[in-house]
Amino acid sequence: MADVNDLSSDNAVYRTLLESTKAIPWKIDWASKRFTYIGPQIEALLGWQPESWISVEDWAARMHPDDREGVLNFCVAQSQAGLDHEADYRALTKDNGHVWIRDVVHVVRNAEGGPEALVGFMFDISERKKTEEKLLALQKELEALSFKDGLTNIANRRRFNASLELEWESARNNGQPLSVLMFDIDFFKQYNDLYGHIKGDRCLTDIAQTLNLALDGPRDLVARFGGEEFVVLLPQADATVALKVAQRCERLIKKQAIAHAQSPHGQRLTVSIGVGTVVPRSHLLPSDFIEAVDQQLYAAKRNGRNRIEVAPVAV
Ligand SMILES: Nc1nc2c(ncn2[C@@H]2O[C@H](COP(=O)(O)OP(=O)(O)OP(=O)(O)O)[C@@H](O)[C@H]2O)c(=O)[nH]1
Repeated sequence: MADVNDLSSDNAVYRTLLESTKAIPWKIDWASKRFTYIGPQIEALLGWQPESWISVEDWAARMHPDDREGVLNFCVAQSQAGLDHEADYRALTKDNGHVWIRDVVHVVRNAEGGPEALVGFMFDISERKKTEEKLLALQKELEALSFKDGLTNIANRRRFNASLELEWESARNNGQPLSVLMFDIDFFKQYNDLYGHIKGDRCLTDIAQTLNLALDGPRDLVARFGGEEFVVLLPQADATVALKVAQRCERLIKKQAIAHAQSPHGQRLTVSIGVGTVVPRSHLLPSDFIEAVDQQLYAAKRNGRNRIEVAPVAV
């Protein structure tokens, strides 16, 4: 049976071990900044022959320009401080591609404690990076989806609430007004009963798109508030602007002329609209303001539907 201590005197075994791993071993002399060794596996991974790795300049030159400065500064600083470290970067391949590498570096110190040599292993982490990138993209997609209404593709109520919070803050800091329009489709239960849910769904999508088209402010937002209710956020809009936008929305929906045989308003689909404008002060809560606009929407319903009701400006 082999004595493990034999290894200490067997350089050939060490070399075989080092050169049969997937990780690529290397060694750099600190004083001259030259490679004294690099595993032959480097050629299979990057295409550059082992003999072509002469100094740290070759290492830096074969690094993606976007990674170069940061990685170089970090590795030099860590090495000078005598600290083991690792760095991820894109190593350039001979055929103009790149491979993500994790370089794990050990600093060999001299008797005075300063760096004498650097030894390390380069690991190919391309697969891991690909998975990370996929996960990141997926996470972004999920984030976007969690703010979107699944049926109409416009913003959902969560997104509206988040935007309202931000715009409220901004309006309060700048002493500016902010307006909200709330929409509810009239007699939509009858619409569904008469034409079926699929047509009902299509109708909701059409109305969402029409409202979207009616907005022209860069920060204006239309969201589905729930069932057949929509809400429009108009940052920096005063009461005059808010009423104008509400009337434009109403006009565009009328122009769409969606048939609704049971509607008393010309047998066309109509909406009721509540409008509110606020100049936020410290004691006012966004939820109270939304409640006030909602009251106007109910007033529009009570007063016969197919109409706009406007709340007094809240301050
Ligand atoms: N097709 C479809 N219908 C929906 C959806 N969400 C809510 N509704 C319907 O919207 C209708 C709302 O009914 P009500 O709250 O009675 O309102 P309404 O019939 O419009 O009456 P008024 O608002 O008073 O004019 C219900 O029939 C719901 O089923 C949806 O995603 N798709």
